[in-house]
Amino acid sequence: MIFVDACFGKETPYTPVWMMRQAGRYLPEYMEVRRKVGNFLDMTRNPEVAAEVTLQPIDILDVDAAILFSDILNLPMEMGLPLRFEKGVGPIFDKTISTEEDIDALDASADEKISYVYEAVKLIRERLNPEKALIGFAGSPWTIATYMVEGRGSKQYAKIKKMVYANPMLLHRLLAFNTKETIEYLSKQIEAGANAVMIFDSWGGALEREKFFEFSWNYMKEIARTLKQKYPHIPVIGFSKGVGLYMGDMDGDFDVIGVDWNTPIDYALGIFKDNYTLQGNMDPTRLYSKSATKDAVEKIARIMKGHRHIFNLGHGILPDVPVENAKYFVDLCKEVSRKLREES
Ligand SMILES: Cc1c2[nH]c(c1CCC(=O)O)Cc1[nH]c(c(CCC(=O)O)c1C)Cc1[nH]c(c(CCC(=O)O)c1C)Cc1[nH]c(c(C)c1CCC(=O)O)C2
Repeated sequence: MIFVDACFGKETPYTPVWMMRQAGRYLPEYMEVRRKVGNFLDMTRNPEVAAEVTLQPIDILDVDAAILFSDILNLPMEMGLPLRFEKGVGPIFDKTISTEEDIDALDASADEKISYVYEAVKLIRERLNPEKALIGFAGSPWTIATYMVEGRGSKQYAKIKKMVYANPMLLHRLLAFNTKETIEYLSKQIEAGANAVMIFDSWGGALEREKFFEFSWNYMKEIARTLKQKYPHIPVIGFSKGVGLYMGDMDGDFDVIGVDWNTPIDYALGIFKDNYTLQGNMDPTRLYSKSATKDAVEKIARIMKGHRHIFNLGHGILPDVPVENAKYFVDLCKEVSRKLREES
């Protein structure tokens, strides 16, 4: 699999490409399934539907990897926090974590209750072209904790940051619980057939540097270390958003580091060299214009020429991007990187 080879820094005929949120609302085929099923969460809980939607961008865009269709919040939901999505707001947990007792009440069998995800992974791996990788994923312990404590997306993170400074031991307990569940969850995705796993730390950047390492990156490292010991042949991708300036201190048993669009990729390359494969990092809004897409793809390809790289966006694709432009991006990444290899 060219995607897995690139994760390990092996030579590939071109730079593989996929897009965060590639199975989503910009695809009319996705919207049709969502209309039929009724809502997003039910889609994630139905293995047949999750498999169908996961495979859509493979057929339509010919990306090099499929990413499991699910959400990072399914795991905390199965820990016993009912989840709903509200239009214009996003995810909401009506029950939140604020005390020891709340943590004690969390269900440690969440990694078993979520078996519909493993069923989906099996179905997808059966149906997916053997040359294409299937990426499993989870949220980082910190990022899922932000939702478990705040109850919803937040601008200030006032509740969880109050915990960081006023009750750090309580937060560490929650993070340790999330870490243990996440290791089990990702292990089971791997056992079911996932070829790589990614940890999404969307809100790592809400923390100042020392606190980012203490409350987020160290737990991600623990997950990577444990998984690499158990499954050395499975690449682990770490993606923290908004932490470009902390990169000099980021290490761990990852194979791939995701780079968000705020962090210039030449800056990330200067820090990580070829110790990791870098994944990213076109600004997703460039997909509104083909010429803006072309400029960025050519620039990123030139910077990463001869280095370990996987093309991706620097965050998820937006719902109103024309499918044609997404297809243009995917084709161009392959074409440009192939040509650059022939040049040298
Ligand atoms: C923070 C976060 C969430 N979910 C996720 C993150 C981390 C990555 C990031 O920073 O975006 C991760 C995620 N969410 C989804 C995937 C599936 C795989 C993929 O295609 O990338 C993945 C990997 C599907 C989804 N998750 C969600 C959708 C949209 C559901 C719909 O309306 O049909 C999809 C396809 C819903 C979701 N889920 C979440 C939010 C805030 C929202 C609402 C915002 C939005 O609507 O885009 C939580």
